[in-house]
Order: sequence, then C-alpha cells, then structure tokens
Amino acid sequence: MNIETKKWEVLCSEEQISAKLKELGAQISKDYEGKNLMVISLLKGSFIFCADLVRNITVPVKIEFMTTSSYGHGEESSGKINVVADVSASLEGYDVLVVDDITDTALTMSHVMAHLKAKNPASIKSCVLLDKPSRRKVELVPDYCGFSIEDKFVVGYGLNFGDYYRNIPYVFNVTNEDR
Ligand SMILES: O=P(O)(O)OC[C@H]1O[C@H](OP(=O)(O)OP(=O)(O)O)[C@H](O)[C@@H]1O
Ligand code: HPA
Repeated sequence: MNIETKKWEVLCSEEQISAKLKELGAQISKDYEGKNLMVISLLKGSFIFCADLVRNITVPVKIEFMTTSSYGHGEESSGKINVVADVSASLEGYDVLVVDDITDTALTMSHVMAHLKAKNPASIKSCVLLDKPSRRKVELVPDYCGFSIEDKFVVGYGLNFGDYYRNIPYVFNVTNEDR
C-alpha cells in the first residue's frame, strides 16, 4: 500500500489540526497561568497530539507519561482498562492535565481520572483531540476538546487500527478495504 496514492475520507486535515493546536494551547496557557501544570500523556495514542500540544503551551509544564490499553487490535473496547505503565512521578501539588487522542466510550478517561485522583493532585482535568459523544458507556465531558466527531472508527495522528496508521499526519476514517 502506498499512502501517497490512497484516497481516504479525511475528518481532520493537517491544517485544521494545526489551527486547533494553537487554540487549545492558547486557552490552556491562559487557564494555567500561575499554576503548577503537569501534563500526563496517555500512551500510546496521544504521543503525537501531546507532543504538538505542549509545543503550543507557553506556561511552565512538567510532562509525564502513562500507558493504558483496552482496544487491542479491534474496533471495540474490551471494557477492561489495563494500566500497562503507571505514571512514575508524585502528583501532589500539581495541576494535572490528562491528554489523550480520543474519548469514545469514555471508559479509558474515566478510569484514568479516578486512578490519578487517588494520587492527590491539586486539580485534574482532561484534554482530548477527538470526542465521540454518541458512543459513551459512562458519562464524561472532556474539559478541553479539539473536535467532536460522529460515530466512525478513525485513525491517523496517533490513532491506530491493528497497530498501524498512527504515523499518518491527519485523521481519517478507515474503510473496509483498509482493514
Ligand atoms: O473512550 P474509550 O472507548 O476508552 O477509547 C479511548 C481510548 O482508546 C484508545 O486506546 P487503546 O486502548 O486503543 O490503546 P492505544 O492508546 O495504545 O491506542 C485511545 O488511545 C484512548 O486511550
Ligand atoms: O475511533 C477510534 N480509532 C482508533 N482508536 C480508538 N479508540 C477508541 N476509538 C477509536
């Protein structure tokens, strides 16, 4: 497969993502002025979004990582959130911002928020590039959100299907012939 010649249905182009990163970065920088910001990037999916987002944040920020997994190679959440690697730093006194690529059923974000709240941060909020509100299994509204999207399985810009497509620089809908 040559990605240069594929015609995918693009949901968020590189230009749209870049403009959104500036907006989110400016808002977060304003809201966290004078605070003790710690961004926690949820791996693997958020590695590209988070790397771009923090470069649009102008206040001091400490960056930590946590790895969770629930989808495996499929398109449906297993319903069980595995904490593959926990955050290693103490969260006490920090204003934590959890960054993920997507909130779909919200099982991952709600599990992570509860897990991290137990570590006594000064405050905790969530930030996602994509939100699929129609697929919720638990109630959750991300504090910062790039794009609200319809119920389509999307990949690219960190999001995967069968561990591929994370490197594509825009978000698109996988079709049956890509599966
Ligand atoms: O709202 P949910 O239905 O829980 O889905 C969102 C989660 O699913 C994906 O992670 P995945 O388990 O596929 O692992 P990954 O980060 O390695 O892609 C994605 O990165 C989110 O963390
Ligand atoms: O639409 C999606 N694409 C990739 N990974 C995901 N994890 C939850 N929803 C999605």
